Amino acid sequence: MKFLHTADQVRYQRMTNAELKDAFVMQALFEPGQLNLTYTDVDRAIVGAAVPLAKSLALPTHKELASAYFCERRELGVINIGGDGKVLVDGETYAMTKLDSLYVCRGSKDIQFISNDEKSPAQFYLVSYPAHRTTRTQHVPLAEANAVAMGDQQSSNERTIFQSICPGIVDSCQLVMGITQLHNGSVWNTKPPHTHRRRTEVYMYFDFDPSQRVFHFMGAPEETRALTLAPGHAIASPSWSIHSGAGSCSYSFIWAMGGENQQFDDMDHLTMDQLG
Ligand SMILES: O=C(O)C(=O)C[C@H](O)C(=O)CO
Ligand SMILES: [Zn+2]
Repeated sequence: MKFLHTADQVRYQRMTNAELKDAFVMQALFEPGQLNLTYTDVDRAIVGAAVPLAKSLALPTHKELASAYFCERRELGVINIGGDGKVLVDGETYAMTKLDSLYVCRGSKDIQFISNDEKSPAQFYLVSYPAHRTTRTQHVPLAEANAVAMGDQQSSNERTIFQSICPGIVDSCQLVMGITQLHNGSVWNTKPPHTHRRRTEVYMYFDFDPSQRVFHFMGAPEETRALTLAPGHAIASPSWSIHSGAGSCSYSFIWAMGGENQQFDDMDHLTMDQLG
């Protein structure tokens, strides 16, 4: 397991782009045949990916968790961004087509990731937070997520936010997770931007050509920085940081939050002219 130690609100201002990427971005998550995990210091989120080929991949525990199994004290959100696959949780099989979500509750012992076809492998994106109670594991197909229309074409930010692991759909502890799809020709996400002191957030961009980039804006509102992210890159957003992006093309991303509350709309909104 890797570790991500983010920089604080003062130190990030003096950092180069390369240093900012080292401190906030997780780059090599999706690797064929591998299960990769990074333990972050934003609300102890563990961010990772599993790309099984011919063999299934099991979610291991780690020395640093000091637990008998990964989900002994943790909950896990899984979203498949690749080919069809399955997740096995304690012997129960959940079929996962592209953009399906799975919430795995605290106490789940044996978690296995499987691709139906190794030539078009499933790509499971994983986010986990500490959980204080045991609820129930639940599969959420994209069609069962709350679909919220946002933005408009004139502002280049027409997009649909799919809230799949959220109150009203899944009884989770901290985790709130879903997918935002930019409509064709729109490039801006989270415009206007916001912060939320109550929660930290992780964005993972995908579904665009590897030759293109999303310019992700981070930092305190009055002192923003832009980092160029490729498909499959995830970025941690501390509670003091905005998190917004403009792509060189349309794209999708998965957002995941943990912290004090689970209210999606609890945001401190900003206007574009407040950004420095
Ligand atoms: O495009 C958007 O707007 C988002 O997807 C917003 C994120 O979901 C978010 O930052 C929630 O706090
Ligand atoms: Zn947010």
